Amino acid sequence: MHAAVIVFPGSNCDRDLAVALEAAGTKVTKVWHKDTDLPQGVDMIGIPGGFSFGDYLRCGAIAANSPICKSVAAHAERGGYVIGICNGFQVLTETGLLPGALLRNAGLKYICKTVALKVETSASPFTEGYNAGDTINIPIAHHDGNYFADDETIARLQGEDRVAFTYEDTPNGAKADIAGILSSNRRVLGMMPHPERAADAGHGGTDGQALFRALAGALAAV
Ligand SMILES: NC(=O)CC[C@H](N)C(=O)O
Repeated sequence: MHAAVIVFPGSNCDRDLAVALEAAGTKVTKVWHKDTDLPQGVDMIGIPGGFSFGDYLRCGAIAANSPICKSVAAHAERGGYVIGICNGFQVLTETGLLPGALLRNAGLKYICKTVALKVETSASPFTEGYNAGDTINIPIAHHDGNYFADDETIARLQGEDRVAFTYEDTPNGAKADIAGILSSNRRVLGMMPHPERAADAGHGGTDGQALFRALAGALAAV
């Protein structure tokens, strides 16, 4: 089990993501955005939260055009695992690896608090440690977390069981309360909340731990 965590100028959750993955038993190598190749033997890629390139242009838009993102796309196309958290989710929509866009929060404010999420599906390598219908408490910290896609795309995501998490009380205006979605092969997850900030008792909550453990289990089985 070997994960690459991509680091952009302005990433601020790369270490937290690496620590959460390592605690679940995954080897982690950090990879600078200017690199073009992933380390040998990487099974999964983590795109961390933060403020890549200062959120200029649109959150994640400049990062999505970094040299390493061609390798991220090739890895996903080969059926590799990818998790994008918060700014990482924004990067995944900007690269087109996940559908939709993250717009400015409905209230135009940066929101930093712990929110209740509903686990919509346990049928993915990221969510199989939960039961569908579970409520988990996970922190959010973003100003552009308002998920948007056209009605047809939302219906397709719902019809294909690709909504991973919804907000129980949507803080940002996200369409259909969507907090996280899966790719059609279920191996790419993008989510705005930060499970790596709820992965150790010292964080004040451990509801994110099951995600990293399930992922490590799925990688061990590859
Ligand atoms: N915590 C994050 O990754 C924040 C993402 C992005 N900078 C936003 O504020 O929306």
